[in-house]
Amino acid sequence: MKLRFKKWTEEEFFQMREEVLKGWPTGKDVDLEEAIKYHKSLPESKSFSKKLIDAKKSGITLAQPRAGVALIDQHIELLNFLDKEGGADLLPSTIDSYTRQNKYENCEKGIEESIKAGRSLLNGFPGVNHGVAGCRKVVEATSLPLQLRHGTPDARLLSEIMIAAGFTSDEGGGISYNVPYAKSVSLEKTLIDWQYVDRLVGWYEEHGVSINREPFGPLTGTLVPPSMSNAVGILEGLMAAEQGVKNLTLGYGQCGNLIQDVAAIRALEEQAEEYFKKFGYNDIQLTTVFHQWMGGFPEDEAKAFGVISNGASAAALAGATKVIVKTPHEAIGVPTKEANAAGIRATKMVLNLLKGQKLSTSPELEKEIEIIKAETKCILDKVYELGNGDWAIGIVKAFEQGVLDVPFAPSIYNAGKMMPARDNVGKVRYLAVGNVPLSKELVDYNMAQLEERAKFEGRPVTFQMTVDDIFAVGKGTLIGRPE
Ligand SMILES: CCC[C@H]1O[C@@H](n2cnc3c(N)ncnc32)[C@H](O)[C@@H]1O
Repeated sequence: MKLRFKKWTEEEFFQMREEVLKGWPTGKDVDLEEAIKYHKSLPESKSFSKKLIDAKKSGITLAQPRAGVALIDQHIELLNFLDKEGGADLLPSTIDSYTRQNKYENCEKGIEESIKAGRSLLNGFPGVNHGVAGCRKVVEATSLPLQLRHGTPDARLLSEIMIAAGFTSDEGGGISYNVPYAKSVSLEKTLIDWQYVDRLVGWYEEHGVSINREPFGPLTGTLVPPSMSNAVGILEGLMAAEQGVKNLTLGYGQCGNLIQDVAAIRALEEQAEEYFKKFGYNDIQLTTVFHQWMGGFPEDEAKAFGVISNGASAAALAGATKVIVKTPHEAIGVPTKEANAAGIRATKMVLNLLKGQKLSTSPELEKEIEIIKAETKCILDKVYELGNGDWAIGIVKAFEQGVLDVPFAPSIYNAGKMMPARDNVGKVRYLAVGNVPLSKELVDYNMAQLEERAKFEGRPVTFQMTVDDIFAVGKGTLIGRPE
């Protein structure tokens, strides 16, 4: 399959599909006609797409945790606990790391050992190994819409199985589940593999079943300038729309300055709508998701609740359709169900207190929206030019040249030349642009903001600011002031 920005024909899709379903024995149980019938038999209350659209219409922010354990019964118990005790509005199934690397043999062992040990020895739910029947038990035993959340460069088989089982949303994308998650998987490969997933969703849509797609907004979750994550989100949105995806949630990871975070969500939604319209995708149902702080967390649980609540309020004030919830065990590891539920309750408390409130506009907010949109436009214009009108080709070339450049990404295909740092009010700025094609005016604007911090701190604008910022929140502040 040659990479190009074009909707796959059914023949192209079904030809690759034969190979995909051979990836593990459970692939043979996927029957698309049966799956369509099953989805149509589900109550509307199980539809991710519908719940998101309703939330957007009524202007509320939904709360969704992450959660996943090895064995089906424990996973069901966990999800129902998060629903009943946590008050979750939407449910995940966070997939384990072996599945994310397509190491299904290891999952098999992990399942056996978890049964012996009586507890989960995998860090998530091994959906491929459980197969359609196993995943369907989860769908049948829970009462909220379900989404698979993972970090899988090649999620073709995983998506086939879990969507056929009745999951109605799938997270990820050819950039956002490669560059922050893999070391040496080419962009061509993951862009094609995620075109497959999007074409599968397009096939469900064409047969009357709406499946939500959610590119992974935060990327490395470490000081990613909002315009870089918004550019990636819009690109993955365009890639999905071309394959027939209709219900799309674009995401953003909290950076910490409230005005910038609200501006980022507003800019993301507005600019994505502009690009969908401009390129002829007029029937996209677009929603947004705000990820609570994705960086280092304090170990102290009371402080962790402070970070969680702060993220909840930013999501509400930004008017995001959904907020992804953290837990007070974030600094430790996979949370207990009790800690996970507590994170959701804290979040829902804040969402309820702020219901109906949105951050009103101000010169500072308008300026930040303008800056983010202008920076994003510089990046997207260049991607389009590099691809000579083909977004997919443009993405590959943009990474080769560092036009798209995600800070602290492990991928060897990521230039890693651009460096961010916070300005004196904590907004994330471009400290070194690398080859990110910002206009001179925008480069100067970023530098001027950083100079204000330098003056305040009595030190030059330096990479040390970046390092100090990376550790700051874990140490209890937003900006990494010199000691
Ligand atoms: C982008 C994903 C990182 C976040 O994903 C959480 N995460 C990972 N695996 C699980 C799991 N099995 N249950 C609950 N949360 C989980 C981490 O804590 C982190 O916040």
